[in-house]
Amino acid sequence: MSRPGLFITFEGIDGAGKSSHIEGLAAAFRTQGRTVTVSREPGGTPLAEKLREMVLNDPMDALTESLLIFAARRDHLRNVIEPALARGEVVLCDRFTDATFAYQGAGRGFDLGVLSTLERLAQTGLAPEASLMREPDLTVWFDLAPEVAAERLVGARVPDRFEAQPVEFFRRVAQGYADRAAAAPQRFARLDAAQDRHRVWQQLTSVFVRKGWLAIMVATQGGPQ
Ligand SMILES: Nc1ncnc2c1ncn2[C@@H]1O[C@H](COP(=O)(O)OP(=O)(O)OP(=O)(O)O)[C@@H](O)[C@H]1O
Ligand SMILES: Cc1cn([C@H]2C[C@H](O)[C@@H](COP(=O)(O)O)O2)c(=O)[nH]c1=O
Repeated sequence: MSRPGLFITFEGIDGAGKSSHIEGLAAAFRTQGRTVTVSREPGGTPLAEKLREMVLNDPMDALTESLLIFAARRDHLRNVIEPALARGEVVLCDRFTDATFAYQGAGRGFDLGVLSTLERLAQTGLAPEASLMREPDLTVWFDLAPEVAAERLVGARVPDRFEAQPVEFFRRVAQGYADRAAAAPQRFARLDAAQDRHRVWQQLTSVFVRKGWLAIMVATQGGPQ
């Protein structure tokens, strides 16, 4: 019997620790016989990666930023996410639309109603059920205080347009994520990302074990050292 695809997204402010765990989770799914597509936003296709370079590096206003992000998202959905889900794969995506509401909406102060309209336009009509607006089956939210995230990122890499923002910007973004999680508690799983890597990994795998998506053994093995 074929298994349904799973669309799982990872969210949090810059430096919250998402990327440190996504490959480990992909390996855990593969060990249990699933085919996994790992991707990211903005990005995930040649066109969307070009748009990512612009969004992360070129000066622009919040509407332009939002339009480019949703254009990248539509291309990514059409060419990577929807085909993988149709094949029954697990799709692990580093950021998705919650990031747009958190960064462009809460962080930049851009109109949430316009973002909802763009969301519906960009994310509808791509799945076999044409009226479906694609949303994640689960969103893992790495919740971390902006001050701690900033400490983790010091010297880690050259900051892009977002990472160069002051801590007040990330306080608004963090509140944006909290608001999104409160509005869709059944979709969000919050992790305490302030804990050490091993404990974050344990929290992460526990979420998937509780859902019945991973067998219990992976909760005690693997993960970053
Ligand atoms: N639990 C942790 N405790 C301490 N440091 C951590 C932890 N998890 C990750 N880090 C470190 O924090 C930094 C940011 O981690 P990572 O790149 O995984 O975050 P991210 O959420 O993917 O960030 P971004 O979205 O900006 O790419 C890295 O230097 C990483 O080694
Ligand atoms: C999807 C998405 C992303 N962003 C921002 C958030 C990050 O600062 C960068 C992506 O960098 P990462 O190291 O890959 O996390 O882009 C955004 O502002 N809006 C979005 O929708």
